[in-house]
Amino acid sequence: MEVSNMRDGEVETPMSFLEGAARTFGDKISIIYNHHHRFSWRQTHQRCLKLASALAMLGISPNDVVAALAPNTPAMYELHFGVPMAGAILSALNTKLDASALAQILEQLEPFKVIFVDYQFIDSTLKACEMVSQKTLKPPLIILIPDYDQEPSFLVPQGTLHYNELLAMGQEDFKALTPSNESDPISVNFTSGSTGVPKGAIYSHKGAYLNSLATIARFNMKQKMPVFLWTVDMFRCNGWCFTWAMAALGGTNICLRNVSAKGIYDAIHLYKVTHFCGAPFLLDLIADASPSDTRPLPHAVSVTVAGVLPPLQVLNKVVELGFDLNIGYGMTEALGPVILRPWKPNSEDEFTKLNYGENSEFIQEVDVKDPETMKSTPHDGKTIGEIMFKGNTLMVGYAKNSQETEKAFKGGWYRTRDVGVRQINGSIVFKDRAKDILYPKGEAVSSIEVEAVLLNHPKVLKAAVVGRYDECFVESPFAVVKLKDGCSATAEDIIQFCEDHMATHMVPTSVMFGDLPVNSTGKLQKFLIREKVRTNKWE
Ligand SMILES: Nc1ncnc2c1ncn2[C@@H]1O[C@H](COP(=O)(O)OP(=O)(O)OP(=O)(O)O)[C@@H](O)[C@H]1O
Repeated sequence: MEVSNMRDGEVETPMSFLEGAARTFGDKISIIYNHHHRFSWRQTHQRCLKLASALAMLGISPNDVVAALAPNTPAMYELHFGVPMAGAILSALNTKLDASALAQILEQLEPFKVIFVDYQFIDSTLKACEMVSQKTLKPPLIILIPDYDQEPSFLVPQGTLHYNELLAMGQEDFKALTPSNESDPISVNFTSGSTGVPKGAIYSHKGAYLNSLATIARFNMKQKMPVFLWTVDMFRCNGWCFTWAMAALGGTNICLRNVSAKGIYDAIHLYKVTHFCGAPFLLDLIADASPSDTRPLPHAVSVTVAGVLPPLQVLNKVVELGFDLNIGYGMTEALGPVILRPWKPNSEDEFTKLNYGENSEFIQEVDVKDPETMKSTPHDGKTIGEIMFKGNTLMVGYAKNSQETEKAFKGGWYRTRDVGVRQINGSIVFKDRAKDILYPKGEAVSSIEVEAVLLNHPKVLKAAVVGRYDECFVESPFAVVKLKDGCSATAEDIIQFCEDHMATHMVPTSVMFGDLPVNSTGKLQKFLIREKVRTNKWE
């Protein structure tokens, strides 16, 4: 990557948002953490410049990858600016991974010289680095991020540098490096690993810049100064690009190490939180919160989730509690949710959960296409096609995986590998991942739709549906169900429930009970379930 020290204003990069925030909102609070740790936008800007300067002193040069493993703390926020200001590429890693899964990811990032690690994750990082170095990795320098309320010296293992020591080395008058080309990489974000090993999606400065602005528009954040509660992981698409969008707005970031219903309600009341978002488990947290943790909302609060949604009762409960609920559809490769729509309460229809409205997308083109002919599918509510995107707010490719990159952009569109249909009014209904669609008796069945019905059974906690082939290669739906604690049910009970609530060809022909494999973000790993079914491990 070529870089120049000259800010000529022509390169679109989210780094310019932080400069703007320091200029325009210098004294305004940028970050609050654990109540008493507060920074202004001017301070955040200065700290990021020092961070960039210190990284340059450590020998980090343009195009180097800097990894980070930390929850949503101020340091993690600062890394989103400080690393690219040194011309380097930030890879924020999933804190929920165990050492061997982390090692798989580190191998994909190799070579990298520096990894920032929150004190909570130091053991798994050391183990992962050791696993990789046995193969190839030259051990990276570990920079330890302490908790803000703990004695640093107590925590620093030998051979590591302390985050605050690093900042102290840096110069505030450092001139941030700007990429000479806006397509240069700013970050690498890993997918969730629902269908296999996570893939590293590379974001460009331009994509990050445009998607941050798109995020502001999609989430209607311009009307009043947002106070954003960090419930979405910053390692997830750089916090759905809110890391950068919040600087563009000069809003306030409320950092949270751990997410809980109490933490959410407390922050809403203490700091007047206006927005928060993340995976759908947030809705279960709110809906299941004990009455002592919940309180009437003092003002409008928007919550947005993206991913396979919980049952309708949960969505409706969250709305009853007063939240403005939005649901989103997107993925790591598209820098987060692309299509967003408000949830209308008291819907009786599971189908409406999957209907993403009439193209409310911003910047990107969205279409449903026949993957072979690339023709748009008719707006008839039944022809299944692949959901595809086009635009400047997509990844530039996968790290070290040109074959997958080529496949992903075949035909000039980003292929989501998700399938959907177009309604007569043009709205897109998400059906399923292409791999997970079943064809019993030749008719397409969405595994997600069958699972949604199963989750409405009062005794079912979790459910997964995959296809099973008989000796004549005829596919039929096979359900694996985990019951709620203390509940019992037979396969016949479950099948009867399905017969009462869905079309005959969708009804599972077999039901098994047991635990379901999920990835680090709680998503079902159907490839593992299919394998178990194929090898008759459930019986
Ligand atoms: N609202 C939604 N409802 C149902 N599924 C969704 C929704 N939004 C996103 N998804 C699913 O999540 C996927 C994106 O998730 P993510 O980028 O985290 O990686 P992943 O596909 O889970 O993991 P991997 O690519 O490693 O297998 C989408 O392609 C889609 O299948």
